[in-house]
Amino acid sequence: MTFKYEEKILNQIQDKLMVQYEAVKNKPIYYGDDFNLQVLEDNRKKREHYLQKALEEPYFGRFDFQNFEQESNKETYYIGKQGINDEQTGHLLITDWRAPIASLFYAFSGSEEDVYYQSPDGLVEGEIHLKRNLIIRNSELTRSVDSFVKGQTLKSGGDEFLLYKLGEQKDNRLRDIVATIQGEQNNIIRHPPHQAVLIQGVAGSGKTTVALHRLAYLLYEYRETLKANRMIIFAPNAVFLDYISQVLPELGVGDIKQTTFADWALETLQDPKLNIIPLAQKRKPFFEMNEETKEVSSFETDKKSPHFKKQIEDALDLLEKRWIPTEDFEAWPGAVFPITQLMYWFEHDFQKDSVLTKYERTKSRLKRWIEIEVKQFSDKKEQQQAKKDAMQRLRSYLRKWKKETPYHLYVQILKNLKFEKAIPEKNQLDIEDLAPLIHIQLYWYGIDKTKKFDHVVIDEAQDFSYYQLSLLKSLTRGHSFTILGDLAQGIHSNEGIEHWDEFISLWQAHQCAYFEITKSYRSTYEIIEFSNRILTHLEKKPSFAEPVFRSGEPVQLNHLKNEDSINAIKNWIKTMQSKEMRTMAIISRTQSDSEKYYEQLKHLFPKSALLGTDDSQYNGGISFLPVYVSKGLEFDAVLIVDADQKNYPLNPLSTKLLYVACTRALHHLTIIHQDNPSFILNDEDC
Ligand SMILES: Nc1ncnc2c1ncn2[C@@H]1O[C@H](COP(=O)(O)OP(=O)(O)OP(=O)(O)O)[C@@H](O)[C@H]1O
Repeated sequence: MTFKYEEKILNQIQDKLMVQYEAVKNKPIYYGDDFNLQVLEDNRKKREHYLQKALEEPYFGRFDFQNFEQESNKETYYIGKQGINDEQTGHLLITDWRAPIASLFYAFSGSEEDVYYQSPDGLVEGEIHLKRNLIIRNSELTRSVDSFVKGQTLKSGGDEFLLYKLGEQKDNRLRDIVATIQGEQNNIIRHPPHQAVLIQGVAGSGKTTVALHRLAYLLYEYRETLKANRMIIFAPNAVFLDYISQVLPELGVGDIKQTTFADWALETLQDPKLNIIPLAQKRKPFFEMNEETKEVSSFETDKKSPHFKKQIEDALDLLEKRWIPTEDFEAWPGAVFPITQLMYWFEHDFQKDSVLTKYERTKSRLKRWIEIEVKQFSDKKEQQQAKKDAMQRLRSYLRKWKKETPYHLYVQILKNLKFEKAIPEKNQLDIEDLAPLIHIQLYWYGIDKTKKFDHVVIDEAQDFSYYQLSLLKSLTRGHSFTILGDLAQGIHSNEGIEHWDEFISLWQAHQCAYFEITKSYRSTYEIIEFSNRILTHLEKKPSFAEPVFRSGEPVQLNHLKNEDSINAIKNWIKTMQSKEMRTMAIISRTQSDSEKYYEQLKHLFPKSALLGTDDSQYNGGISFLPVYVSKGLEFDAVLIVDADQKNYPLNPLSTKLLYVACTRALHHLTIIHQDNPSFILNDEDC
């Protein structure tokens, strides 16, 4: 009955959408040069595109709401990715998921009696009568699930639809979750942009997904002030960027730059001579060695610290003082511009300017002063000669004020600080050199204020440093950040932070909001429980993930005894293929192990791929990859190979690596070992 009714409504809405679509499609296309008409044509194309999308999947949910202030009966709202009005009546046909009233759909858990939302005219109170999820595929209604009906107790407790969605197999891209955003996620997505939002979330809690939905929300709700082309997303590597690349277009958002800190920094420095040591090359030795033998240069650690930032700042200040003139400027005998006046400009008029701007402003003011001074000569020729001589003197007066590249200034500063060992060799930079270089660039050359970011997202922020973040803060309007990560996955701890306070300290209490999410949506109950037990081996216990109750197969921990690994991997892939798993990962401890297994098995599975830090694409299917590359990704089924004690000795790095590896699995997790399994894999109850 319900299904039939919803099918009827769908047909009615689709008929109306079709009329709008045909009208837009049949408008003559504009090919001319007139800018205003080109903008109109652009808008027409966009509208045609989203009406076409809306015809395929106009909405995904419905709720019935009784507004206490209105006498009329309850109203029905259908929620979709784009809001669409009925052109004949002017009434809302489909409510945009980002609209204030749509927040009722997400925030309502079924237990509240009265609900409210913040409308532009103030708080609106009322009650929900019905909350329904609908799946429409290729314009056909395929599923209708009620998670709340007033006066009825539902057998599923309201979670049926979420569990159905989580149980689906995934392809090679992260997807939008507009149909099933949960209450706590909704709060983060809709948090106003005047505060920096920091999110500590367990593996699989939807941090990345939430951050991307937040961008779509901010662009909708604050469209007058925030622009997509002034937003930026920082993610750890190109594979990850490729993996998340579909979510924003699915949400109808384009134009947001998505990059890594290293790529952005190199682009900003605009020095073609500079190169960065590839992350794979840099991180490989770190991950391929045991922690005991690993040596992290003290300079690497220093270069990301607040202390190093202060040293660079003081050094820049000193260089500036040394290079700016300290004597009066004499244009010709008797025409003296006093240094005291110049110092006054520096301390007052130019105080907030970069060194280069100070130079340019000093030069142009002194030129103007010369223009005035030469007027004391009545003879034109004398005037011209005096001006020529004065300009010559001005050039040599300002010569000390060097126009060096940030790299040369950096080398100079490191020398002055007696950190010769920390000087990057021949323009070959480490990731830690980028923050000081950007710092120098900003101090010396400044930034065009119109290029400041409207909003910055930092994913896997536990691997970011205080220094990097503090620089981005100076490049961002207000405090408009979304910073997300998980300290338990901080496997690059030599690059990142140990505690969120390191970032929070950058803001005053009222300028930032901190959220913790512990519910995990990615994996089955069994995988989450297993992964949580791994974390008990950390001295500083993090928050454990709370599973959404989606049960699956037990985690397999297999001792190979007489079977070799190659055979075991082959059999595992075949079994998973028979279970119709679409994405599979064979995760090893090191890149060379992944290469070894891939090389021996690729003839059997020609569509499989080897993934490394410097790869830029993830195509789904079967992937062979080292654990540190798997961070941020997810797979239907995961096989962790060589989980032996010697590969994962009991220490924080191995614990976090195994935690990351296990939490990549959505539905199925198998772990194999040849000799003694790692102590970290507490196999009780599995
Ligand atoms: N409300 C939700 N409804 C449906 N799926 C969800 C929801 N929240 C998260 N997910 C799913 O959970 C998985 C994990 O999401 P995501 O990758 O954003 O988490 P994460 O916290 O960034 O993970 P990690 O830190 O482990 O990389 C994804 O498949 C995502 O689609």
